[in-house]
Amino acid sequence: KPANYPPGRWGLPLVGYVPLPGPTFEDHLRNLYKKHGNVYLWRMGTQTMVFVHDYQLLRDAFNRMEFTDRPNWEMFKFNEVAAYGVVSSNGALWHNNRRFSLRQLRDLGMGKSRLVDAVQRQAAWLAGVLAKQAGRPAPVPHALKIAIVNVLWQLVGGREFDVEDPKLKEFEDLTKAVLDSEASLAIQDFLPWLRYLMPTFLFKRLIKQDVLDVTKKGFCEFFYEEMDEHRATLKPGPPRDLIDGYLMEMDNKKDDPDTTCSKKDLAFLLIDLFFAGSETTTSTLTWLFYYLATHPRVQDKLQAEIDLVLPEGQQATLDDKSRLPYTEAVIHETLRKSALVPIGLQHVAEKDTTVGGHFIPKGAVLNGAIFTIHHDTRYWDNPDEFLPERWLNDEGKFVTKKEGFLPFGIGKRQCLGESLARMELLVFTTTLLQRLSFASPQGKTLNLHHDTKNPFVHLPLVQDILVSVRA
Ligand code: HEM
Repeated sequence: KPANYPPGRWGLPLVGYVPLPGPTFEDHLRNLYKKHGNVYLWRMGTQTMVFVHDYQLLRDAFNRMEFTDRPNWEMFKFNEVAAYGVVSSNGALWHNNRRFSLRQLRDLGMGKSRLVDAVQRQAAWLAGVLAKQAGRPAPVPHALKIAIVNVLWQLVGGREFDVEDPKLKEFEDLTKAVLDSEASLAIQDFLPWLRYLMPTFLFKRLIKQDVLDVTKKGFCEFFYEEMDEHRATLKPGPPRDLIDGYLMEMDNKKDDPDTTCSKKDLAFLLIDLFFAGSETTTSTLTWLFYYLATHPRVQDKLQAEIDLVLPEGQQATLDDKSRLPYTEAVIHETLRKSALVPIGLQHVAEKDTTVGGHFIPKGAVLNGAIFTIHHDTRYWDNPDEFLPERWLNDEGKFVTKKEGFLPFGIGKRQCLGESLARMELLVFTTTLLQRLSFASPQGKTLNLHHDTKNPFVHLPLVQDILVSVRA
């Protein structure tokens, strides 16, 4: 390891440091922090991964232009020459798409909008589905994912699918196939030399290139069809949804030589919004159900507040937030404890620079140790406990605690769907808890460990939960 690099694990050439099986990924990060402090390095394959384990240092770094780009990884580019869309793109394309998406989310989600209506409608529908499984231990139904996907469909395409619609099934199959093959692309990014050791056809099979090419094409065609339908019914005036907005922007800029708009870019932007916005919100809600099921007193208190503020089945809007401090506390505590995206998304150092006095070489990949920060006694008392009260002051008012809390990341690439996610969490939590309660099946305790198969997203384990309809 070059002497001026941050301390940490360098390991062997080409393969980097391969940990022994046993400790979880987070245990490794905690041990590295204990040994080396706030900034440490872990070489994975050929990638120099640097972890920042301090809230202030991370905020300062991720607010700097030199850490704004994503790494030039195939996994992020979907094997394109350069990434489209917003999650993985860089430069002007990223900047334009981020600004555009934030504006659309603001305009389409403001006040009593179609988007808020859709969230309320989907939450009410889900409550009905859950009520049907009352009294019978069963996993959280797939309907939760459908409800969240439908909210995104309302945002981007101004429509929601019926649960039986074959198009929904086609869409879900494509999503799953892209996710599966995308993970295999990581092999190229971390062990790129493998391609020189094996015949090309074998390497392509290893990285599932053919599967990715087919599903990518399928996905783009699915969205091209949607774009054509929008184009055929596009009218002047305010856009109906995000696709309309993009098509209008494309028309406005058609003579601009610097335009970054294209149909292909819009297709990838849509893929990004569905990927970034569905599993995250679905899993956060699942964690919330699990925490409530294991903390009945918290659930009682939450329901008492909801009943008082939203009587007779009235559904919440963002305007009710200030009158629901305990609900806010439960949602924040769920986001803190679950730390769903435990090391966030990766940022690359555009040039040689420093973080917290440590030299960071150009090309190093910076990660925020979100999970470990969320469970660090420097920021939280009894961090492993689920304690919504930590978010309330002596008068029972909700207090936003910023230091040590970053479930949506931080800085220039902070989650752009945060406002939508927060609105969904509020409306789904209140609508469901108004009607239903969650509990562990009799004689069982829910397992609150995450599924360790995926170290990059802390998915809750699939297990039975008991739903009951409130009297
Ligand atoms: C509870 C739900 C959610 C969580 C915990 C979450 C978390 C995150 C995190 C940690 C990042 C990485 C930030 C970084 O690069 O440093 C991110 C990025 C992103 N999220 Fe979310 N997210 C959630 C919901 C959503 C929703 C609903 C949408 C879409 C409507 C969305 C769209 C995005 C996009 C597009 C990015 C990339 C931003 C960029 O690269 O500029 N997220 N999110």
